[in-house]
Amino acid sequence: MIVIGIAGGTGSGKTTVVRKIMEQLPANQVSIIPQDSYYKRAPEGVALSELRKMNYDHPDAFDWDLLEQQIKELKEGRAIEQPTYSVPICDRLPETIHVEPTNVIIIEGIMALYRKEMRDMMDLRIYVDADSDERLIRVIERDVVERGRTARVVMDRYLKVLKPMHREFIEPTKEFAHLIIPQGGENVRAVEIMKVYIEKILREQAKK
Ligand SMILES: Nc1ncnc2c1ncn2[C@@H]1O[C@H](COP(=O)(O)OP(=O)(O)O)[C@@H](O)[C@H]1O
Ligand SMILES: O=c1ccn([C@@H]2O[C@H](COP(=O)(O)O)[C@@H](O)[C@H]2O)c(=O)[nH]1
Repeated sequence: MIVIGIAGGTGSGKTTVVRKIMEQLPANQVSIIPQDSYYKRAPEGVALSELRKMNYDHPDAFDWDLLEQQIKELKEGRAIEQPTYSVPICDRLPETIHVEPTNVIIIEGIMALYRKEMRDMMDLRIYVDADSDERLIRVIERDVVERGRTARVVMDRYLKVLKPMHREFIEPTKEFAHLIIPQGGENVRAVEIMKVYIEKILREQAKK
């Protein structure tokens, strides 16, 4: 089994890279751990308007214990019940997703490379890079279309929260990456190289 971590700023193209890798490998060999699913539950009794103002780009926003525990479970060959999270309601949902251990586990999220405990569990660490102005444009498009926010709200949030948090907690994790992928989802050669690397490890493991 190999564990791959894919980090990078919001809108950098992480999800797209993961999707393209998935398309190249047999579905039953790869499981995905989206870090977004491990946001903490919303505190009880707080109105949605207040929840929306909270900082989701700080390490404290994540349930690291659950995330690390579930990665360990998969590594040890046990299935997990992965939590699900809804951005529109800023809270965890009651449903879980049953995830079986597979040969390849991909952990994808803005802070996938933030904690040493997680980095130590990874065989390959990747940072998806993109210019911050391009990321901002993509986040505006996504949040307006998919998350019902106004462009003004997205821009204010970007300047006040996302940008400083990115500088403090996300960008510095680039140094822990074995590979930095520029032009995220459109970088066909990077995805091809990853596919070849993953297949090589899977072949080696199959021989053991
Ligand atoms: N290299 C790229 N050029 C143009 N658009 C891209 C590129 N990579 C990703 N996108 C687009 O940007 C948006 C955000 O990408 P996504 O993969 O969801 O980013 P992340 O998971 O890092 O937030 C998506 O609409 C995606 O299609
Ligand atoms: O309730 C929430 C939880 C998260 N966010 C934002 O999502 C991005 C991280 O997701 P990507 O898929 O990497 O873009 C992060 O910047 C959070 O601010 C949110 O808006 N609301």
